[in-house]
Amino acid sequence: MVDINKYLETQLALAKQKSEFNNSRSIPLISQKSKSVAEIISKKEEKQFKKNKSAKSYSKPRAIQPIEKPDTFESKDSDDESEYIPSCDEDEEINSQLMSSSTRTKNNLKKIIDDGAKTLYDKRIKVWREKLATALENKIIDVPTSADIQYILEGNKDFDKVYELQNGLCVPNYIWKQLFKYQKTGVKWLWELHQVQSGGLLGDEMGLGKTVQIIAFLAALSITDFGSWGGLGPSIIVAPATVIYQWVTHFHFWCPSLRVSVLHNSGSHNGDHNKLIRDINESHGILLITYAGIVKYSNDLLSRKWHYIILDEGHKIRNPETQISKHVKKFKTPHKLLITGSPMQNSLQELWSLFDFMRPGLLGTYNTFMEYFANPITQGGYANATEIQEATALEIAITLKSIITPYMLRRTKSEVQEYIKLPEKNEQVLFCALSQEQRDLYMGYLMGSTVRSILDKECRYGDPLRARVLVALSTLRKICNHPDLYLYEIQEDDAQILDENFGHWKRCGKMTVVNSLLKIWQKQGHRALIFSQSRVMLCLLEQYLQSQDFKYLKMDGGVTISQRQNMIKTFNENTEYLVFLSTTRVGGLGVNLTGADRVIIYDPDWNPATDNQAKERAWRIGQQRNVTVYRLVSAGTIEEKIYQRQIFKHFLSNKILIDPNQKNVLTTSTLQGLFTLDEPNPEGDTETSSLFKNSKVYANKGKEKNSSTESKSAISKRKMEAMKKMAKEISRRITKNIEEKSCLIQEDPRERYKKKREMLINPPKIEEPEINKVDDKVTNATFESIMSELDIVNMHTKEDYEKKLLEDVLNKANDNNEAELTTESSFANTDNKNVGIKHDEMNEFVNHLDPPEPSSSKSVNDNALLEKKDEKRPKKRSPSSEAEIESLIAIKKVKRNKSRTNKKQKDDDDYVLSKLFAKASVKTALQHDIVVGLAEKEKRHRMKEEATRKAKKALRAIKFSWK
Ligand SMILES: Nc1ncnc2c1ncn2[C@@H]1O[C@H](COP(=O)(O)OP(=O)(O)OP(=O)(O)O)[C@@H](O)[C@H]1O
Repeated sequence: MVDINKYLETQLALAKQKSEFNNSRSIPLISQKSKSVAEIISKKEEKQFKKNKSAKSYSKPRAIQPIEKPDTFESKDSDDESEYIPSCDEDEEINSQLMSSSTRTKNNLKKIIDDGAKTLYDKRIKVWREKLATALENKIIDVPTSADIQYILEGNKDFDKVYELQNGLCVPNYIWKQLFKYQKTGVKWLWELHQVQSGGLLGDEMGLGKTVQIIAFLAALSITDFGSWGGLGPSIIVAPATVIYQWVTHFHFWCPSLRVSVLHNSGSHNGDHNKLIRDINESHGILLITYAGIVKYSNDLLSRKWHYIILDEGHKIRNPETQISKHVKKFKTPHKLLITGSPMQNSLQELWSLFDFMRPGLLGTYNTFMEYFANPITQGGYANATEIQEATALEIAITLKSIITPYMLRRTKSEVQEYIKLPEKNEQVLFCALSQEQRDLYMGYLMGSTVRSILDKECRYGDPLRARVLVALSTLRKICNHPDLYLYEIQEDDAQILDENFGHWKRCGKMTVVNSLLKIWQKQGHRALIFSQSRVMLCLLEQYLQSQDFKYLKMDGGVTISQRQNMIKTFNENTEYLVFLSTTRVGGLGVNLTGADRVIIYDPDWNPATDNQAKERAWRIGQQRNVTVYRLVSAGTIEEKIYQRQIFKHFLSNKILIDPNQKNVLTTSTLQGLFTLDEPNPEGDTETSSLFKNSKVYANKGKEKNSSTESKSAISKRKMEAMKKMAKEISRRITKNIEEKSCLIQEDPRERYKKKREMLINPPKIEEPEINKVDDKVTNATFESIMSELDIVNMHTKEDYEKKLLEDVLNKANDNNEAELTTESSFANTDNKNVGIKHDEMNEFVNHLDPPEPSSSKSVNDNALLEKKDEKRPKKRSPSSEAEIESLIAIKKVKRNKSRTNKKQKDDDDYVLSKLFAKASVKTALQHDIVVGLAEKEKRHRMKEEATRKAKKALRAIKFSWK
């Protein structure tokens, strides 16, 4: 048996020699440094695999430690260990219990007080009654603390009257009149469910006031004499830690008479938790508890009868296997409500789990549902499904929708826009170029032992493959976020992280974009939320914000639960803060951050709902300004694949929740496909933008003149002109230079890379035919077959998922399946050099043009190259009023904003985009909502294009045959 690894090494060396001989610049080779790093890391990973196999325990490679200015970073007890396997907020919550006063922003924050301590409750009620009396006497009250007082102060006399619904539910007038029409419908629907003793799912889009509707309903029930509880009985609301105090505030505002207590050590209750449970149960109060708490106190809670159990952000039980799901499903009351803006996030099994809580049995058993509903719908959802699969999927989706519709109420923001009148939202996906260093490291890792061990047939059997895939994907994501998140793994001591270059923004494509965005937004007067999956990445971003003297607040698992709400309030009210930094999981759920009108989602999550929830923090009721959201994706990398999976999941969810006729444009992704680095094609399209070709946007030159930032636009234009000129000159010289040496440079870099990869995976037969045995079943295996959706869901719901997975699979693994990996251990210190003449010259030139504004030389260099390409390429469309931005490979967006009121936003966004394309390393931008919403339109359009092309060809053929 020939050693495939050795063989591939030889092939790589041969390819290298060959290419060096032809032209050293024609194929971008991986630097020695990158190869060495990849091998060291692969070796470490391999060691872990082996160690786990023998020791049956897994400890991840050393995670990054707090860097520089230690007071600003979180304690080591935090979730750094689970870096790219995001933890749920229960873990964050537990962490936060361990935290001391480490966060710079949490000092001087006032605690929100719940009604856990009876004395506090009595005191609050006394104050409320006094204020109410004052208001009724037409006296002025500085701050109305509740909705009824506010109502009276607005001149309404009927505050104590009620609005009676059919069959007797009495809703206080002061609440009813404040509800939007669709919220009134929501209250009626909840009442109907109540009467038929059924659970239900309130699935309105985020920020539409689900909390308010639930409180309005409970408030009404509390004053209505109905049923065995004589109105509202004791109730439990389970909510993520971050929003638990938001519930308290909302209850105190809308229904001050109810006693609302938090069962958590951050609550006002002291002493035995059993006493609090008993008090609340007997007084028919509301017990607020976190998801971790429901597991912890489940026995005590289950020993009593409860009227309602309500799960806020109820998608937390989407995985039927988690402890949380199992515990909440033990509650016996029929009155179970589930609130979530994202009822279906990854797969149909999640929907089953939600219904299993609030309407057990409605969707049958898990296995039956999966076999007869979930699988056919999913299979028929891929673009490469057969016609019969598609038709079956449609019929079953229609059936499923009709089954769940009575128990689920979901309204989208666009459906209720006439009531809530939300400002505009512009949401784009920016495909950012990797920095040269990132690209080099990425390629190095792809060629390294871990990835090879995944793609080689040696490892095709058994579960270790899944574990390897998981580890490799995490590593690639780190490189996309910042090279140092990856390079740190090879450091033997911490001295190097004190290096001032550590985590520097210029070394990362996406951070370069963040830098540009924040500088422009600060000038334009916008404020931003920045979300990242990773706490360590937040530390790098924090370090960057400090270096730029930007004022910010940071909220992650290290901020205690009781202080989160105050921190949010501080940001919303104090415009001095430019940025609110948060992990997607802590700041992304349930909170109102309407103080910001710009959102950056730094890294995409496997679960589209996580990113959606994050962006909805700013675009919700209460937002006065137009909102722009940028999702950053490293072009051609694993992040682009993750984004594509997001699109597919959106499609699946839309098919069940909105329109069963939805069609998809994406096919299944192969494992091999995940481990590639796709350079943009000569037209500048990345894989995703090629799929959604028909949404191209052009920067509007005319607009720049009208912009409020006219002078800056002028500078930008002048600079772009100058850069263009310079790029032209450099381009001419490079072309001449290259033409003299080789004609290979004309080749599409993506093709070049693919060829090289192909050579690694399928070595040419001529040279050693018997080795060409790489099994297509392995390399073409679908991602789904290796990593089930449940795996991915687990990744999000269990902190120690990776550890467990590794333990599981390695315990089961067959010795024979272990591939012996031969790796190099030498670490050569050859730095990756920029590409000679053009980089240096361009750099100098740009610095000369705009000395005060620091910019990434690498990104500018990249842009210079792009401009060069652009020049060579004939412009396809250039309507007089519009021109393609020079340094941009391609822009996608079709949304045209006609409204005058939105002109400023458009101008601001246009300006931002033109700056990004000119200065930073953005390759392509897609209009996100169009991509996820109109996939079918794209498909039809392409089918039409193809059909037209064929028709023309047919026409030409008959003409030709006649001659
Ligand atoms: N009828 C209303 N009158 C005044 N304010 C309202 C009304 N309905 C909702 N709001 C406000 O809108 C904001 C969003 O409401 P809420 O938090 O209840 O939304 P949600 O649907 O629960 O959001 P999420 O899904 O993100 O948790 C809150 O600040 C709330 O006070």
